Amino acid sequence: MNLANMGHFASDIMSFIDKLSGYGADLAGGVTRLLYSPAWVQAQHELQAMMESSGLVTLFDDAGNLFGRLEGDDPADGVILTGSHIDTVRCGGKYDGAFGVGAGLIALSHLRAHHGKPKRTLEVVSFAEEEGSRFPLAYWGSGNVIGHYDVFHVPEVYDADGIGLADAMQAAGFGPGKKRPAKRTDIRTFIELHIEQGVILERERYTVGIVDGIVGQRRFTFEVKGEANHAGTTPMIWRRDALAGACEMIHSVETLAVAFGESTVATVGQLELSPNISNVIPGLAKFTLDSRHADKSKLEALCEAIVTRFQAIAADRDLELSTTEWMNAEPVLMNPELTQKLAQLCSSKGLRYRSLFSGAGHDAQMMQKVCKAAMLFVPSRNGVSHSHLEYTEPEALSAAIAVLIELLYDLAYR
Ligand SMILES: NC(=O)NC(NC(N)=O)C(=O)[O-]
Ligand SMILES: [Zn+2]
Ligand SMILES: [Zn+2]
Repeated sequence: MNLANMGHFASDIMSFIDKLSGYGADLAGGVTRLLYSPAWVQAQHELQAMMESSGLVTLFDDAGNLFGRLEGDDPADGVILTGSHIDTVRCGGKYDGAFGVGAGLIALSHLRAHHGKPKRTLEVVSFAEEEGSRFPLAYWGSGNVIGHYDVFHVPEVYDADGIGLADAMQAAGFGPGKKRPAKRTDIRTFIELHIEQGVILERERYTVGIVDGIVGQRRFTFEVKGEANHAGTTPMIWRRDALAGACEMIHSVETLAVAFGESTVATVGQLELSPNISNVIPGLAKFTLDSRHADKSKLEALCEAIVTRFQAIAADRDLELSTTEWMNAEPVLMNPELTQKLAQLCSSKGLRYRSLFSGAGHDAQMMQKVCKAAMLFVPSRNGVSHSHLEYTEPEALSAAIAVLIELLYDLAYR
């Protein structure tokens, strides 16, 4: 394989992405495919059909992860896995997650067609959930595969409509004993292709990026309780305004994150008010915090500083503050042997590549706990992701797939 056929997979991947984006499509051109929603269920079944028509043996597990398998001569050797997730954020883009799943499918079907049965088993996975956007929990798909989560002990979490995770899972046709047990001990390698979701590769004109590591991430929900009361008759000094307190807290998040230095990010992305009426002082404000850093101790210090500040603000305004931390993912490094291999493949193909750290969370960070894991990024136009404006040039998608194919060939056929 050389530069001449690098564009080879462009039309395959574009038609895959177009097809999948039909499930959960919105009018703006984006996609909403929340875990276990009807659009998600349909998309997983469509994928199953695509995998089967590519000659792969398909399997769902109890959590709803979908695998397409190309068995090797010696199945006892373990599995080389590639893929990503198909859930999206609300009003997300067509490429986040979908690209990695499509790339894996195209790679396996190419390898099968051109090289036949591998020595070692190859699988492509469409993980059930990565985003943490329906329920306050993330990596439910890969988390079940590595045994971090378990469908027999589903966390008691609820979506915005009050539906529990266990009920949503059952309604979608999954759950304990419904399919194959989710936990795997036979996966040796995981390779994930993904859009960068940032501006580095595009600004510096690289075709692909090799991921060195992934930032740590902690997410919280805070509830600020004051007193709902009449907006016209309650003097300013006697109010316990939950929103006014929350605003001060949210502003302090920005100030503290900036003070912690350039690679620190912290975001309040969700806010709910009660009673949320124009002439009533808010009695309750509930908001989330997403904080990230590549250095675990810096991330801890940041979160501690934020919570301490919140407590002081609450005390000052006579508000009650409750804190729930629902995600704590440590920063991780990708497997150096695989990143080196990827670098060699990229240079032998004459691709412009660089290594970089991921500011976004990925299934690869879960998988690296149980196997060798690596990631390859492609540029995101204007650095935009989690938006209907997400876009990557088909040539870059195709080049990354060509690299994936060579890596998988190396790992499974030699
Ligand atoms: N690649 C992602 O968009 N991941 C997102 N989701 C998780 N779970 O990290 C995120 O917020 O970074
Ligand atoms: Zn993603
Ligand atoms: Zn995402």
